[in-house]
Amino acid sequence: MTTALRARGLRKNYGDAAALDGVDLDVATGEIFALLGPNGAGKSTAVEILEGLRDRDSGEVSVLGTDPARADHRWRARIGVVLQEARDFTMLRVGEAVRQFGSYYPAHRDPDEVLAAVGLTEQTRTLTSRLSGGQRRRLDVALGIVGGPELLFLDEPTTGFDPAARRQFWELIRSLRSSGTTVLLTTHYLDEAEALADRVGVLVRGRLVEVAAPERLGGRDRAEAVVTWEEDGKRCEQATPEPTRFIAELATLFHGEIPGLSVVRPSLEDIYLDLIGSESEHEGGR
Ligand SMILES: Nc1ncnc2c1ncn2[C@@H]1O[C@H](COP(=O)(O)OP(=O)(O)OP(=O)(O)O)[C@@H](O)[C@H]1O
Repeated sequence: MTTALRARGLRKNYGDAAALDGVDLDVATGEIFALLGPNGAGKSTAVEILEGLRDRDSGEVSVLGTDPARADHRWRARIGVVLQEARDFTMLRVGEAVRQFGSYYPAHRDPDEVLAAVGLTEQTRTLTSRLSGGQRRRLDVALGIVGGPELLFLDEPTTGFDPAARRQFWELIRSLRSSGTTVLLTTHYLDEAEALADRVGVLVRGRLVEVAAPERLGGRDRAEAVVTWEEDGKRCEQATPEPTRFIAELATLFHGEIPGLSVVRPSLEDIYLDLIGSESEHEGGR
């Protein structure tokens, strides 16, 4: 396994306040890593330092084998960036913006293929200033990938996307992974993290409090399941660490099909909210 990105002891202060308070992070080549955390946790600060767009106060950082604070244009051509704030291309048409942006990169992708991948083919001749919010965000994604990056940074990429556009975007990111692209993503959508990420990291007040696969975060894979069913016209509920065994016993009582059966485990959102809630209590108690 090779490492695309490595940070050790990453710190950043704004005045007296620590936005990043000693972050260690590893992202493997070809991995999709999602950085989660509440507003103000430090996600954009971390991502912008890794992109070489912001200075750090201390810590070691290596991105594609180079310190982003000392990187040159050759390194920059190997990464793709979708910032939280949209770039300003008001005078250009959509197709022109993608073509122009692609021309800065030696290994750029076919602009028409990129427009199709983000679902903007019909808007090729539209002025960028006339796009809707969600279409504007799709253009940002197109500009981030047109250079054919080895490593793609996506800061809240699907804000404003309608549900169909979000699914289409997920397919696009999966196809990038299949072609070996590494992706570091920040998102507030837990379903997005679950659908895309190989691993997620939870940042709270500038500290990475847990890193795990989405299905294992916060002991989720060991959490009790809640089994519900109907009996004598009433809803019954049982929390159990062994739902298979419990349902097998229930099935013998019912001699077959169990009415209204469902088995629910905590969602990634449940686990995430528990994690950041307990971290805040911990901080409050200091
Ligand atoms: N340029 C700046 N000057 C001063 N403080 C800043 C600056 N940029 C960010 N901060 C502060 O640093 C902290 C981390 O901000 P950051 O934008 O990295 O958080 P975030 O996790 O990306 O939040 P969000 O989910 O809201 O985008 C916040 O308290 C923010 O107010």
